[in-house]
Amino acid sequence: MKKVKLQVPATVANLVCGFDILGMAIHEPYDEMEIKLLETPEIIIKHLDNFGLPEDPSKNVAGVVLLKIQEYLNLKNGFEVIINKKIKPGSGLGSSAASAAGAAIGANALLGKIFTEEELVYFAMFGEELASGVKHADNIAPCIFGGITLVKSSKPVDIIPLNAPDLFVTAVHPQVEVKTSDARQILKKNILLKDAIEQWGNIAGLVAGIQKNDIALIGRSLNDVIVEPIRSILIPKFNEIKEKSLQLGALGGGISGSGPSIFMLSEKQETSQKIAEMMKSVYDEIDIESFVYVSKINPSGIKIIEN
Ligand SMILES: Nc1ncnc2c1ncn2[C@@H]1O[C@H](COP(=O)(O)OP(=O)(O)O)[C@@H](O)[C@H]1O
Ligand SMILES: N[C@@H](CCOP(=O)(O)O)C(=O)O
Repeated sequence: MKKVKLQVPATVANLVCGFDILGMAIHEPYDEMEIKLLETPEIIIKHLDNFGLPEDPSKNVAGVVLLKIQEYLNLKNGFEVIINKKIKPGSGLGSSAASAAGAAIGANALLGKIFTEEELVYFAMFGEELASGVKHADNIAPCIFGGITLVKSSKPVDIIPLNAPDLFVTAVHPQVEVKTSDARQILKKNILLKDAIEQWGNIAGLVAGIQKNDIALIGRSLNDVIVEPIRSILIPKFNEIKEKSLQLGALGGGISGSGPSIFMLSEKQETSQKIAEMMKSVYDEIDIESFVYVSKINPSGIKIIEN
């Protein structure tokens, strides 16, 4: 029986100012997935983790992606997927995207690499639609392409892989619930032109900074005048953590995806480590359990570890 094993990384979507269009893969945490090609057409999903995620393929993001691929190819084969999830669902660290992108990459490897990376993004977006109600590709694209990606368009899928600067990423996941679907619904449907102009400047500055490896430009472009002011209200201690991180030497950062995780970029591991300790102690003080990750930008995305 043909099977593949994958390590599927967490991703930080939006990168502060690039709502729905920018995202980056990080090394830690990552999910483990094993996908087998079956002779019979059923899709079987099994979770080794204890997050209580649905194993009905039409309710699990990995299952939905495989059903779409099966339907598109009129495939007589099915798939068995075993997921050991380490990226906590609802964290803002791309948990749903990891399972969706992993399913797409795994199926493609088992079927003889018949799809392009952009086609895999297209299929994986059906998983994001199940998780959040919207086919956003900003987590899936970096998971599949690696590093930092720009979603030039999601219909048709047009992904621009950017450089992956050698930076440290600190992320904290406080144990408060923020569902991506809810965090999208609270956003304003219309924005002021003056805010759009400021945001365009930040996005363009960030992309230029990433491509030129201009660390100072990256730092001063990590500002969001549209989404962060609204969503940050859902995250306890957001402003305090951001201020203290900058004082400790972070280049900048903000909400990871739709939250509640917060991420910060730093040039030095020592800075990243100090920020991690500060983040933990801020949440300890108010008795909110938190998980902290010190990681780096992951230039390669999903890793196939056994074929
Ligand atoms: N394989 C899966 N992995 C993660 N979440 C899944 C999976 N299948 C279905 N879901 C659903 O997706 C939602 C989590 O997605 P989301 O809120 O976007 O969190 P995250 O920010 O971690 O991606 C939950 O409602 C969860 O039940
Ligand atoms: N652009 C999306 C990203 C959601 O990321 P997630 O990790 O929270 O699923 C949004 O901001 O809604």
